Amino acid sequence: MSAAAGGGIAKHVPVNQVLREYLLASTTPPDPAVRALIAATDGLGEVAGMMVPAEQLALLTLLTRIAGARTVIDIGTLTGLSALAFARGLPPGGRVITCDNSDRWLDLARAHWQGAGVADRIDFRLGPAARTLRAMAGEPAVDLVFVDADKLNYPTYYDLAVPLLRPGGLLVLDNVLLDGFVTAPELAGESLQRRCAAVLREVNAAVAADDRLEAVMLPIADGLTIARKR
Ligand SMILES: C[S@@+](CC[C@H](N)C(=O)[O-])C[C@H]1O[C@@H](n2cnc3c(N)ncnc32)[C@H](O)[C@@H]1O
Repeated sequence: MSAAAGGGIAKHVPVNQVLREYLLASTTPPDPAVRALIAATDGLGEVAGMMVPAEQLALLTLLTRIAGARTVIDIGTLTGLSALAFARGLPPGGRVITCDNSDRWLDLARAHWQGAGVADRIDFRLGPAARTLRAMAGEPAVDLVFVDADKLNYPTYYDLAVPLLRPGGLLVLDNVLLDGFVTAPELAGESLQRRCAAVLREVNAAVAADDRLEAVMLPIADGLTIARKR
């Protein structure tokens, strides 16, 4: 978007490691259970690159509380960090339905959910996320859907998630900047990354133009869109 269309000049502070540490130090610290799961995930090596970063975890818990969410769908469980962040923000009786097409890290996730005292609020569903979402079509409306799985299927997750939300419910999409390549997918080095960036670009445009939603994209970590269903 041009400066004229956006109203004024771009105001942005690039976040380097020092500034990120300052951001984290200026955010309510993660509780011991979240810290322990972050450390355990870090210890897994390369897979840790996929985990939701701490500043986003704090935001997910806050959004859950602000929205008064009782039912959350978490698409992409990995080691269970986002599920734990949502569970932390739920009132008693609330639930997180978290899904993944792999249960490789489920024991690790469950051990930490139990340690945090929230395992009874988290319902893990194994299988393709689209199948899990389709199976929820007849269930009571959902308060928040978080999309953080395979990027090529974001259009499907977006299509399936919006009808599941109650009015006032939130659709939260992660990695919407795709390492910055959304503005020029052709510049991404790898073919999969180029395809993902092109898909994210289409989803971002669709969300912004969707009359059912009011959306804001935040440049936090790899970009997070928060959209409220009207
Ligand atoms: C970025 S990670 C999720 C990170 C997680 N939300 C967290 O809190 O750290 C993406 C996850 O999506 C899962 N995934 C990939 N394709 C999927 C699909 N088609 N259906 C369900 N899960 C999928 C992967 O197995 C992986 O665990």
